[in-house]
Amino acid sequence: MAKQQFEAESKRLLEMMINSIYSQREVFLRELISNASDAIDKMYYQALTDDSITFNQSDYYIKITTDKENRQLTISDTGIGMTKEELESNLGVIAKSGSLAFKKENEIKDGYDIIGQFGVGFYAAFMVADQVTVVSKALGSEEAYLWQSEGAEGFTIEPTEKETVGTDITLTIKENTDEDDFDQFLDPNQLKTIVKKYSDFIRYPIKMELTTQKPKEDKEDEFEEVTEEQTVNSMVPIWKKNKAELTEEDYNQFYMDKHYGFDKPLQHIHVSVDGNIRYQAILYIPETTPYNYYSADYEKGLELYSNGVLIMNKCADLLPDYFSFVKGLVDSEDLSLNISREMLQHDRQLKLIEKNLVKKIKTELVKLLRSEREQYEKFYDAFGRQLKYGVYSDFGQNKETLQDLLLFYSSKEEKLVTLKEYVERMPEDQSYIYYATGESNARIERLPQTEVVLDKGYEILYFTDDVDEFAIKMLAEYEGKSFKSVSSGDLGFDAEDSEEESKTTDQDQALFDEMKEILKDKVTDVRASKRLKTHPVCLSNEGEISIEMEKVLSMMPDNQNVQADKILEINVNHEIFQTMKQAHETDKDKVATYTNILYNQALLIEGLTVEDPISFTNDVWKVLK
Ligand SMILES: Nc1ncnc2c1ncn2[C@@H]1O[C@H](COP(=O)(O)OP(=O)(O)OP(=O)(O)O)[C@@H](O)[C@H]1O
Repeated sequence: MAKQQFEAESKRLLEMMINSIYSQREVFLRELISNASDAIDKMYYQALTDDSITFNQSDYYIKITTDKENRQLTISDTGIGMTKEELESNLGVIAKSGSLAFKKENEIKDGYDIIGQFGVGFYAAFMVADQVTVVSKALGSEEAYLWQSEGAEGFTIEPTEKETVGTDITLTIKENTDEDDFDQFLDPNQLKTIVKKYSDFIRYPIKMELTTQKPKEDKEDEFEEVTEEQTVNSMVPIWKKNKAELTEEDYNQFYMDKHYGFDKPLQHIHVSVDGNIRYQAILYIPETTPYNYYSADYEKGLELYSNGVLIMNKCADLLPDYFSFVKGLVDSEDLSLNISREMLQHDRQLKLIEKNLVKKIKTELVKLLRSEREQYEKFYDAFGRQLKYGVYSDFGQNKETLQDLLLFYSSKEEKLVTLKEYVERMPEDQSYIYYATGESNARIERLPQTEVVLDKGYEILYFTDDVDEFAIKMLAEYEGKSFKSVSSGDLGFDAEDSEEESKTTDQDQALFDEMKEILKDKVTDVRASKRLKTHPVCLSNEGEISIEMEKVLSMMPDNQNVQADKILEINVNHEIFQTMKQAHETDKDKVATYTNILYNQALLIEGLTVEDPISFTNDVWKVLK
């Protein structure tokens, strides 16, 4: 049976294609410039194999001109040009890529950056133009041809005049509509911005006539408008340069030019990988926290280039959340792009690159921590919280990567220390890594709960960030040592001295029972403290949820009223307790007042809010009378 060909309504197909592939209209310029660059590349390649052609770098460029009055935008190149047949087949058959065919014919693998592969980019011009004309003269040809189309209705080709080899593509830009501003594509400054955005690293000069204000030659303080030809693209990407050729200043300048931040970068990382997937990357660790960093507005990601052409402004898949502060770009010639060049066909390649980048960033941070502690602390001050979120999130699967990057303030060293440094100097009899939580270092220092641990000569890490305790709970242990809060019910050592002193009698126990009765389920128990030395009272807790965690959780929008199991600990050697003991038999009211005051004081010491401030102050007045 004879096979029938599918028929397609090419008119409709073209319209559908043009309007569905690209999410941004401005990329039409990227596509036309990429074609021009490919055409020059082909010329260069031809010169390598044909002695009769000399490739003089300065003769090869792309030029953009505008004619506002006639609404025309022209992109000219001095590339290889197209014959009549090539105009017909390359611009007359959708999805036919002359560039891909050229690459295959000439077995071009590495080293040449030919961009075209799908055979559709050219038609993007119809997103902004009512009419497109192409005047082209091919290398080795005497004639030139004019190809013309209004999009849907097909195209015409006729002979024309053109002096030099190359191609001029002229777009008659659409009229503005209520929703769309097409005039921007006739404004040289706007066009320059689009070139800088997508095509800054095209290897050949992209020239434009631009008007700028310049001081007059004879009168320095007077300005005049000067129109001159400028090369608007940077051409050689800094990441393709040899590292040895680049100075710190070059990297810093690039960071500024790219508007990665207003600060100076703390560190740069320049990677060039020639493995399974080839890529270059320049990454920066900023010095200061962006103003919206810890908010939902902040968008992480690296710029993604394919052969020097921008594909994505913020490719989030290249960075895990815990390193979301890293800025920079990745350029790879091996990406399998989808037809719009806005996405990749599969993300395996990105995953591979991400994995390598994470390793690189971590190595660089460890190096900074070891050799430039002050700089690292600056970094940690800006982004340490994010690392701790990283330990906690994703069910702790990144804790191994991150644990050695953490720093906490130490009671002993009175500065930030790593977990490794803490564990290395732990006395032999110490089994746990102790920590205390609070709003600030000053506040933690005065916590009654720290006294007995400090007396033992043990170091305490101060947790002042909301996320600290959550992260540590996820970490569970470091080098075989578990973490313990100084407020936890069991401190993990016998406080020998206080053991004897905190012995309780039956009479004491009866008083504790009564206090528990007064406080009801505000506390799970009232007992004699083994940790208090000078203070009369404190709260400790049992169970998974600590008092600090309760505080953090209560501030969350979906607060489910999670409560820590609180224990009111009483210093039985304190004179207040003696007073209460005396009142126990005779003055129930006094016991109730004292119990409530002590409980509320313990809340305040912990930085918790007093549930009923009025009755608390009434109680205090009662005692002051
Ligand atoms: N300025 C030009 N000079 C010479 N040939 C050109 C020019 N512009 C387009 N072509 C030819 O037309 C073909 C089709 O161009 P088009 O932009 O549609 O696709 P492409 O560049 O091959 O692929 P992609 O869709 O990936 O950009 C090109 O492959 C090339 O052979």
